[in-house]
Amino acid sequence: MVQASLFDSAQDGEHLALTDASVSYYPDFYDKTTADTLFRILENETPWRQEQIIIAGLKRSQPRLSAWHGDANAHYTYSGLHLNPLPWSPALLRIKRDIELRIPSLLSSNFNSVLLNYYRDQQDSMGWHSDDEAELGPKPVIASLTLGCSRVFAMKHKSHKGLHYKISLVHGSLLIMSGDTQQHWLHAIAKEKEACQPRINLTFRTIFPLLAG
Ligand SMILES: O=C(O)CCC(=O)C(=O)O
Ligand SMILES: [Fe+2]
Repeated sequence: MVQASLFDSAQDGEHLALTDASVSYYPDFYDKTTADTLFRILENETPWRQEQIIIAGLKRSQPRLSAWHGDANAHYTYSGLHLNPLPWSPALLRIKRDIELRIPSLLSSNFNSVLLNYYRDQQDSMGWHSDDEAELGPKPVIASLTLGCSRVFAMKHKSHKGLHYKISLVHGSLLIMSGDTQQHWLHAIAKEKEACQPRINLTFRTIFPLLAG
């Protein structure tokens, strides 16, 4: 008899039917109790910062808090912001290991870094962008874990104006973007009208230091 593995529910992932993109969603990646615990640990342990970025030549504060952790050589630059990695914490390593155990095809991505974003309430947001910096390589694989309040993850195709998509990312869910997704699509987290409790999002990434522009 084949013994059921803890991670058999990897089949729970659904592939989103999007042109020019490869996106999978695992709504129940963590059960509520585990997700609650991880939220509390990360909320308390992370040295959250509100970074200043440059958009269209103007300096402004990001409308959320963030932190960058990873291997010592995983430096990341976007919107004029140079991020030096903070070390991995046990909670971050545990989440990375859980993702790699449950979705073994991601092992070959060799995630070496994670960007954490903290959306304090419904006013915090992330503007339209692609995660397409040179150091992420040509077809970035990004594993995005949501803890806390659900927020709408919006996507729009860069050249087919009619192609757009919205998905509510729930507490404990995992979204994987790979293939041509960053080349052809933008994504964003808009402000909400309704009151919203804090949300933490973690995006595990692979930085190739030699490709940095
Ligand atoms: O908060 C999210 O779900 C999206 C985060 C994101 O797009 C990013 O960190 O690049
Ligand atoms: Fe992104």
